[in-house]
Amino acid sequence: MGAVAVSLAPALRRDDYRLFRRGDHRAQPERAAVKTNLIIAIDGPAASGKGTLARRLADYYHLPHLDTGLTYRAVAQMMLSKAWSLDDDSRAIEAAGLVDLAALDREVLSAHEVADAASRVAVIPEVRRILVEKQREFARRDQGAVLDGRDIGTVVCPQADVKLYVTASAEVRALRRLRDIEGRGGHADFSEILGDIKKRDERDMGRADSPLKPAEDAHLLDTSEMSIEAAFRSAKNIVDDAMAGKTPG
Ligand SMILES: Nc1ncnc2c1ncn2[C@@H]1O[C@H](COP(=O)(O)OP(=O)(O)OP(=O)(O)O)[C@@H](O)[C@H]1O
Ligand SMILES: Nc1ccn([C@@H]2O[C@H](COP(=O)(O)O)[C@@H](O)[C@H]2O)c(=O)n1
Repeated sequence: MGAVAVSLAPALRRDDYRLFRRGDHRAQPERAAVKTNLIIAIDGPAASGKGTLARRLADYYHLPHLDTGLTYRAVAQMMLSKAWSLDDDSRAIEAAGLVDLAALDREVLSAHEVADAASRVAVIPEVRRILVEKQREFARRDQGAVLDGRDIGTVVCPQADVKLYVTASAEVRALRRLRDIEGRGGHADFSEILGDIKKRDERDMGRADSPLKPAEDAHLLDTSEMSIEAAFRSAKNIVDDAMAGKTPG
C-alpha cells in the first residue's frame, strides 16, 4: 500500500482531502467520500512523543492542532507567576477561566516546574471542566482537528474518528527529554528526569477525574523502538485505514 497515498496526500489541500484505499494505484485518489471534519485524538504519558506525532499528522492532513497540555500548563504558569498556592482550588479555577487558546506560548510554558505544577492543577475537576469546554470548542471547527493530551479519546472527543495512544518506556522517555534539554544547551540528570516522569505518570494515571488511560477503541503505538519517522508512518497508516473503513460502498 502506501506508495500512492504517501506521494499524493501531502500535495492535497485539507479541503480537497479524499479517502484512499489500500492497493489503489491510480494517479488520483478516490472521490467517493469527502471528509471535512476529521478528528484525530492522541493521548499518552509525558514525553511519549504524542506532541511530535500530533504536529506531523496535523501538517500532513492540513488540520489545526491543539496541544491540550499547554492549557493545563497555562493555568499552572499563571498560578506560579502570581505566587498563588497550587493547593488553592479557587485560584486555579479563576486561572482556568482566563486561559486563551490563541495566546498559548510553548516556549514560556515548557519549563520543567510548570509541567509538574500543571499535573497538580489538572486533578481539580472544575479546572478540567473549564479547559475541556475550551478544547471541545477547538475540536468543533468544521475542518476537523488533531488534539493531543491525556483524556482526548476518553473525555474531550470520545467521538473522534481515530484515537491513538502513544507510549514508550519510562527510560526511553526520560532519555528523549534529557536529549531535548541538552539540545537546548541545558544540563539535567537522567535519574532525576526519570523520577519526575514516573511521578507525573502516577499522578496523571491515578487521579479520580479523567485519568490517563487508553480509550477502549484507541490504537496503541509503542514508540520505544521507533524513530519519529517510523512512528509517523505507523500513525498515518492507522488514520488512512480508519478513513478507508468509512468509505461508502
Ligand atoms: N519516536 C521517537 N523517537 C525518538 N525521539 C522522539 C520520538 N518521538 C518524539 N521524540 C522526541 O522526544 C521528545 C518528547 O517528544 P514530545 O514533546 O513530542 O512528547 P510529548 O508526549 O508531547 O511530551 P509532553 O507530554 O511532555 O508534552 C522530543 O524531543 C521529541 O523530538
Ligand atoms: N488533556 C490533558 C493534557 C495535559 N494534562 C495535564 O497537564 C500536564 C502537562 O501536560 P503536557 O502534555 O504538556 O506534559 C500533564 O502531566 C497532565 O497532568 C491533562 O491532565 N490532560
